[in-house]
Amino acid sequence: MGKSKINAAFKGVLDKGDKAFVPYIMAGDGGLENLKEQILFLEKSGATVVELGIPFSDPVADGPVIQEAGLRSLANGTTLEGVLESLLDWKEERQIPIVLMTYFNLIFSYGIERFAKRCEEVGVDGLIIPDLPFEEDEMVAPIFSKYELALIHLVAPTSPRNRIEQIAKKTEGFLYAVTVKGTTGVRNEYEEGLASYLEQLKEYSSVPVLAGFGVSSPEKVRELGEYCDGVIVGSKIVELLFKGEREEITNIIVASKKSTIQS
Ligand SMILES: O=P(O)(O)OC[C@@H](O)[C@@H](O)c1c[nH]c2ccccc12
Repeated sequence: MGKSKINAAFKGVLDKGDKAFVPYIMAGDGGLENLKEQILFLEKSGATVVELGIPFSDPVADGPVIQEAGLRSLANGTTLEGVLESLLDWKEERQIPIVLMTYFNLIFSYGIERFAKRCEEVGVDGLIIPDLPFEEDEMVAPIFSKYELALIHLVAPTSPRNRIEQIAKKTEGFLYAVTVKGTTGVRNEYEEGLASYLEQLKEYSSVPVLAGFGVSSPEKVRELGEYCDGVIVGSKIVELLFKGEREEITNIIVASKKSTIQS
């Protein structure tokens, strides 16, 4: 359970020569009663870990598609406790590890220790807290560690090198490598810089390095997978799930598998 469940899931995929695939979804978008079916669909389609967003009124780090999904979810009445309860209800029916993506405020008002304990109980395996500064991580790290929860950190290409190195050494479960969306005209240069950035991260990190932000097609999934251990796809998955375009979701996930790369 927890950290070791995440590590085992990545090992299983990477040992086969496949790349990891982590879809992000917003809990309660489409109604909390459908969360189980949505996650089991992703598990069946070949996702390695699910990153589950908790809707929040002030989502500073979310892009527009995810913000809208958050608003829909809040309008459906989704609460943190409601999501945790749902996860507990069908805990035995899933194999796939769950990483919650939530803002620190929610954890703080829940009570850090009470939250960590509840996460372990309902079968949450790790956490991403985008607004928790790396320097403050000692506030939660020892408590999360007590409950076997992985604390996953993010790095950006703009972070100073020594900071990148520190974060890469400390992250658990995986390292979330934020890539920047390529802009027209500078695509070549951007790709070159990105490759060496990701390869550098692989040297620092003892856990898998996954690239996220702006990945939305099977082609991009394959391309990025060449430089790291897999990808995280958020906005595109949220959009396709909302529209009911399940087949396209499967196509994106399948692109992370070795058999589809060879052709
Ligand atoms: O949506 P994208 O471009 O595919 O990127 C994933 C990202 O949205 C997801 O991981 C995420 C949702 N909210 C966040 C807040 C901070 C960092 C990352 C996230």
